[in-house]
Amino acid sequence: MNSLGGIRSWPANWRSTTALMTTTENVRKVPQVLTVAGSDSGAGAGIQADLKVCAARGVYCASVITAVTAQNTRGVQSVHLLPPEFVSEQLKSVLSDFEFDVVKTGMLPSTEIVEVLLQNLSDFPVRALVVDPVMVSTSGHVLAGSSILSIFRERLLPIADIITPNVKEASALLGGFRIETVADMRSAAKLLHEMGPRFVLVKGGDLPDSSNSVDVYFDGKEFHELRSPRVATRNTHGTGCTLASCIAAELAKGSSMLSAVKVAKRFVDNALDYSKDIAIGSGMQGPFDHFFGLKKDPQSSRCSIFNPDDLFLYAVSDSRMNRKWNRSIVDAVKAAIEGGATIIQLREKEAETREFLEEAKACVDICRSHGVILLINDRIDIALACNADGVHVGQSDLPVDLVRSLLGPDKIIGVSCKTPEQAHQAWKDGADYIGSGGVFPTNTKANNRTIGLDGLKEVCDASKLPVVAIGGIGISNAESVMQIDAPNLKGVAVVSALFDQDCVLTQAKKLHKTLKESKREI
Ligand SMILES: Cc1ncc(COP(=O)(O)OP(=O)(O)O)c(N)n1
Ligand SMILES: Cc1nc(C(=O)O)sc1CCOP(=O)(O)O
Ligand SMILES: [Mg+2]
Repeated sequence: MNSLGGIRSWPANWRSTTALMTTTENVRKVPQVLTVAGSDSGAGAGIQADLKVCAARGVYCASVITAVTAQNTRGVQSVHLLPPEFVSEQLKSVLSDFEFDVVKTGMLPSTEIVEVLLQNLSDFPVRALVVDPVMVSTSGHVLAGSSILSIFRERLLPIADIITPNVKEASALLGGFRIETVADMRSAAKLLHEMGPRFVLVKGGDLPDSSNSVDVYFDGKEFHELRSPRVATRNTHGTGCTLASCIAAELAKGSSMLSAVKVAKRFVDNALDYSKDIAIGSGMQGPFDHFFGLKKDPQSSRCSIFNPDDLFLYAVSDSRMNRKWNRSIVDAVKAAIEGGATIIQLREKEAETREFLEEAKACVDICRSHGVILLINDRIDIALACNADGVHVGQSDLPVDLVRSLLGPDKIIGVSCKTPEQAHQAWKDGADYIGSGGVFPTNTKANNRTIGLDGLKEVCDASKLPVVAIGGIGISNAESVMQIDAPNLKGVAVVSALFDQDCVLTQAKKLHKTLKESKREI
């Protein structure tokens, strides 16, 4: 395992298929996942969801079917198990031919089917195993009875790289352990980890928290609580399969485990949000659209992939400060992310272009491996050259509509606004978010007009876009900013509070804690 929780190294008998690498014969290899799961005739979950997720994430997915369900948006009408021998035939067929990076399991409905899976995984080792211990459908139908629990506990979980139970499944695996709070989820994750998987993700979507869905991730040492706002929709059929398959797809592309989990969670949130109003089928649990990334947002003719919650702790790097404290941009960015920064902007006003490009490329790699967005300040050329996630521009930089046409629909664009009129224009021009300030006086940006908390509130009220506050913000005043009454104010952007400091990591952790506490109080 690498220090970022990377997936395990290749076994000696593994024929390496490095993702997207070109071999000596000039053949392009693509990352490959094998899903071993049940078919859902309604195509919202199971094998069909797994295939769609992998396609949406640019990963090839083969499928071994364990059972065929007659299922629609109203529920599961009937289940037909495939004979274990035939499941084994399918496994042998694909495992002996393809070079899978990751195997993901879903519905494993009988002990005999788990047995043949284990035998085939021992005959054909793969790099990583993602186990979604599917037991009950969203509609309440039992898909794998309690008879499979002991083989799961004793033989499948110990070889899994990650398991992704929901609270009911975690409870069943732990013999009826009560899970009613996030603290219980942590205890469950720890107990499940003791059964052998290298990582555990307990999904809390079923817990009765009104505004957030919280998943608990445990790597054997540290817990991470991954929160996202609940999406009000009935189109939730297949979320579990989608999350686990997306983790598998990201691992196949080379991500670390935590990064794969974060990307997968964001993918599910975005898919749910994009599909909240679609109507497919007449039942209570509709499917959602895995290909939202291909669809255009009619407002701005671009893809809706930006998650405004990423603005929570926005770290803006500064070359002068890094030089003063004798640290590289790369080290500064690493420390900020480790301390909890949720988005990074490289603001390098003096760097030489070539040098800046090299540093930006290194930062893109770091941010990608942690599932954190990286934007470039002002420099569209650098953003394009290093394939950053987007840019931040001000009122005297290139206009947003031109930046959009240069960067295309998928990149994130932030724009600085001090007035309601600028905020309105930013929305019309296709920006994703607004940076508004200076909320307080700052020494970081010369001749910057201070708009105060009142000015910030005016911009927020006028803005249809999410807003991040900037200017003179630090641990001592972040709470006062977050407490202005503006639901679209998503976080604070800071420069000196993180980077003009002896220890970026410590300051980032402190500021993150302050922001979390102030959010709880709202
Ligand atoms: C998040 C965020 N908000 C505002 C700014 C300021 O951008 P701009 O007005 O273009 O000023 P410079 O940063 O280029 O000096 C920002 N960078 N980030
Ligand atoms: C880069 C920038 N833009 C601002 C704006 O008002 O748009 S204020 C600012 C500097 C923010 O630095 P610090 O966190 O050190 O005060
Ligand atoms: Mg600028």
